[in-house]
Amino acid sequence: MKPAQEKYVPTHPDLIVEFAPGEFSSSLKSFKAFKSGEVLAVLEGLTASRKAYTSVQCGAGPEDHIELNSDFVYINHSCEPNVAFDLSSLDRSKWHLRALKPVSPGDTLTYFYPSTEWDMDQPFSCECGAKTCLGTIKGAKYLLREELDKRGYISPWILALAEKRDSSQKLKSQ
Ligand SMILES: C[S@@+](CC[C@H](N)C(=O)[O-])C[C@H]1O[C@@H](n2cnc3c(N)ncnc32)[C@H](O)[C@@H]1O
Repeated sequence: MKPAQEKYVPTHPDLIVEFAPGEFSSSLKSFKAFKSGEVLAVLEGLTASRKAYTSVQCGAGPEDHIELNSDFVYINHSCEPNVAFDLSSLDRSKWHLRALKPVSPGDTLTYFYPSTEWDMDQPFSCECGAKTCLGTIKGAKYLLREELDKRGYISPWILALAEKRDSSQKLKSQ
């Protein structure tokens, strides 16, 4: 679920949704500088959900998805992201959004969707404009391990699923 533009109240200080015409054209901007590695926020108000274009995968299983229930749902994908969702801790109260590189006031926040998503509900043609743009974004399942390794942070379940895929492909080819 996405917070709607009508009666919009930001859910996090220093961050604001930039609403744009079109169903999927809005984004989340920071007013504040963050250092690389700095935690922008601990994730609160999460709920379990089915896989959807708004959900974030939080484990290897098909049922492991959460809804963010905050402005963070407006963080777009980039192939060269500036933040990452780190949901790797067994203690869910430690799940957070972290800067992968310095964020300046006015920067749009982006994360690498395949860092959490194995097989996405809603693939799209990426408009991030980065040099290393991968084109169609469908999830980590469709990406080579070396492509994943370039993106700053990849969730442990995605690395484990990629490892499993690659070793079964290797066995088949022997
Ligand atoms: C959870 S929404 C993110 C917020 C979205 N921009 C909005 O206004 O609702 C995810 C959707 O945004 C769009 N999106 C996100 N990153 C994109 C990108 N780099 N290029 C094109 N579309 C993108 C896609 O339609 C994707 O399914």
